[in-house]
Amino acid sequence: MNAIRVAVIGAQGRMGAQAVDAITEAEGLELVATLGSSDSLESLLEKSIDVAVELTVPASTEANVRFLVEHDIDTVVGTTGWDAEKLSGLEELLAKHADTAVLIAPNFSIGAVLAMRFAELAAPYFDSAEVVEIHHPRKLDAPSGTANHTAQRIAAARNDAGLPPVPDATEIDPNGARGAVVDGIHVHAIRQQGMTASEEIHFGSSGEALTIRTDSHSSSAFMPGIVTAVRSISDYTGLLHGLENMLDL
Ligand SMILES: NC(=O)C1=CN([C@@H]2O[C@H](COP(=O)(O)OP(=O)(O)OC[C@H]3O[C@@H](n4cnc5c(N)ncnc54)[C@H](OP(=O)(O)O)[C@@H]3O)[C@@H](O)[C@H]2O)C=CC1
Ligand SMILES: O=C(O)C1=N[C@H](C(=O)O)C[C@H](O)C1
Repeated sequence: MNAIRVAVIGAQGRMGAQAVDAITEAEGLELVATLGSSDSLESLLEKSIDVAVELTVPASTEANVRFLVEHDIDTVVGTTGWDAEKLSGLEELLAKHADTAVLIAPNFSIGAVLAMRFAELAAPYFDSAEVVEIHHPRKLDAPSGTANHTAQRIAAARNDAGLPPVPDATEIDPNGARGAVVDGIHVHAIRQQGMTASEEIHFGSSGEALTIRTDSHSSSAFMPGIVTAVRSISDYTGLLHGLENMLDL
């Protein structure tokens, strides 16, 4: 069987550089292009790319991914910054490229993917739910893509179960101490030197609490998820939001 021909976009970044190594070492994958911010995406078109891995910055990712879809290249995206409007625009574009697939993965770590699933399962059983994310201080966006995705999934599970809004008597909060609110779920972002990525999901009801925590101590946590996604994306078409869609979770 022919190797899957892979391009990494954002190849000099923290994630991109590790992805280059992981793809180079992975059986059945062939790294054929590495692009940085000063390279043109057009250079990919002569290289018969099967899968692009997009690991850049929130300001660039949408244009990059749209270019790749327009040229029918399956794409695995780790970059954050994909709000509902960008996702729905991408879905519309993918509808015109029926054989092409894009995975937008807020988090490639299996621990984080499982934590989000556990949170979704727990959500209907608790009155209160809040998300706390902790990242390195170089991170450009807050709340993290993972925290947004977690909050959205908790909110959807609560909504499906017919739960009321989370209880909260706060009337005075001039400095935003209650955090961001994503689909009715409060999300708190900490930036801490020495950290890579962690998330805690706090649930509470009368007399009890459940806390789910996931920690990624280094970017190596994200590499098996990237390799899995690159290997399997050709089995899909359209937009997949979350690695869980490839893991039967
Ligand atoms: N899904 C997941 O599991 C994970 C996702 N992330 C996300 O991945 C993204 C990247 O993170 P990280 O590697 O830490 O960030 P870095 O800042 O280390 O790397 C980003 C890289 O993208 C490059 N870049 C910027 N614009 C373009 C462009 N238009 N074309 C090509 N390359 C470009 C930058 O180049 P230059 O320096 O020259 O500008 C830089 O090398 C972030 O959104 C982060 O949140 C991070 C970890 C895990
Ligand atoms: O910027 C990071 O580092 C990370 N970004 C992703 C996010 O925003 O959720 C994934 C992981 O948390 C690391």
